[in-house]
Amino acid sequence: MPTYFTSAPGKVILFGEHAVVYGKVATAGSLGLRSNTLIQNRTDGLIQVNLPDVQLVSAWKIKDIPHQTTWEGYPYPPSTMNMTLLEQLGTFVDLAEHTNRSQAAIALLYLHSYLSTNDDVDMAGGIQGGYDFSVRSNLPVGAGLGSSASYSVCLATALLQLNGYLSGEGTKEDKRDLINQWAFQAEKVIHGNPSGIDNTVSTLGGAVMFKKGEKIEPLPGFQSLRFLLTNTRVPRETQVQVANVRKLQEKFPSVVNPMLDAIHEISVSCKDLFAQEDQDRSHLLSRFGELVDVNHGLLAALGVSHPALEKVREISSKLGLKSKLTGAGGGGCALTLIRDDVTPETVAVIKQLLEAEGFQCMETQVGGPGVGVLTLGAPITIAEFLSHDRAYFEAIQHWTYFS
Ligand SMILES: Nc1ncnc2c1ncn2[C@@H]1O[C@H](COP(=O)(O)OP(=O)(O)OP(=O)(O)O)[C@@H](O)[C@H]1O
Ligand SMILES: C[C@@](O)(CCO)CC(=O)[O-]
Ligand SMILES: [Mg+2]
Repeated sequence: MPTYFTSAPGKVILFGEHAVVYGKVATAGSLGLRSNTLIQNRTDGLIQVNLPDVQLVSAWKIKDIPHQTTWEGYPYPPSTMNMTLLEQLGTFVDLAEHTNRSQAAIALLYLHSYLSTNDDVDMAGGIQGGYDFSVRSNLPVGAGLGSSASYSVCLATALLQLNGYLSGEGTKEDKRDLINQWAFQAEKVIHGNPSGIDNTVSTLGGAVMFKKGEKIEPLPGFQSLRFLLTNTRVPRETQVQVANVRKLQEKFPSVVNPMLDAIHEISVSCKDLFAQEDQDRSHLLSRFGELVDVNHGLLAALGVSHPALEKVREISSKLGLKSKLTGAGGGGCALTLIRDDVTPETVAVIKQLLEAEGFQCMETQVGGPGVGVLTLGAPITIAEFLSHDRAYFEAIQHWTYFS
């Protein structure tokens, strides 16, 4: 019986978070930090789930799981969420509301209930199928680096692969579109009302300009930029931050809408900056830094900054560097632009100052590959899977990427 690994990156949003939910353009790239997944069939009718990053270890009997019985649109998901099924699954998993664990579990079961074909009923009326499902991530959970999207893309790919939806004749583009559409469903379970930028970047990899419902445009040049990512470790939920901005927008549309338009223009200006040929690189980086500053100011005015994020800005600006929050804000991560003229000594100093505040600094590559799948020759135990470190998955040569 086949055993599969799937792997998908986190993301960093350069410009345009929140505004992208309202149909504005945002720019983002994939991160070197990834989630890795194991999925393999069982024969005892159980889903054995192990998600150590959200402290969830559980086994569910497939025959007890609320199921989507009629759906004509295979292999694509329905355009609207099945709220009845979501409610039933919420009751079924019976974990406290709005915890990391319950959102991850419900997303898994929601996709399972549409995609799982390994649930044959045996002579005694029992279900023989089932599978092991385990995810291990190198991304901080709930910190603005797209941990939910990377989980969602891994989950969608794992279930699609196990159930044979990715092995047919279709093109790479068709397969990644299918993955992205199901990952978006999982993001909806976790976030409520996502724009789709996070799952799209995690599926495709690279660096892109994203606008809801429009063709994704690559953003050349972005890969040459260096960033320092700082996790303030202040917990927050994307769903809550997005809902808070919505409340403000509904209360003061004439104030908030021009701010969202201004954020849109920042992404457009970023694209224009990269499009200018023969321009001086130090000029490009200095203009880019100014856009970082303006975008953060607008996000702060939308109410999604946090004193810890302002501390990152204060420390970096003392050393002449520009920072902004990235992702949904309210805590989580900030990105700092490291211009080419910034010395290693300055980077060491800023890291030291940030870490002295209790923050975690990460230098990571941006713009790497999107989702990948690997078929293993023999089954492995969940414990074996979890014992592998990040370097193990990075060293594997035979991933099939969809980007
Ligand atoms: N490794 C993981 N294992 C299981 N569930 C995960 C994992 N990583 C993320 N999740 C799910 O995603 C949720 C966090 O999503 P959230 O969108 O709030 O943060 P984020 O994706 O890290 O930040 P942002 O959306 O701003 O980039 C968790 O509550 C959990 O349900
Ligand atoms: C805050 C937000 O714009 C980005 C979260 O990474 C939400 C979304 O686009 O779904
Ligand atoms: Mg998220």
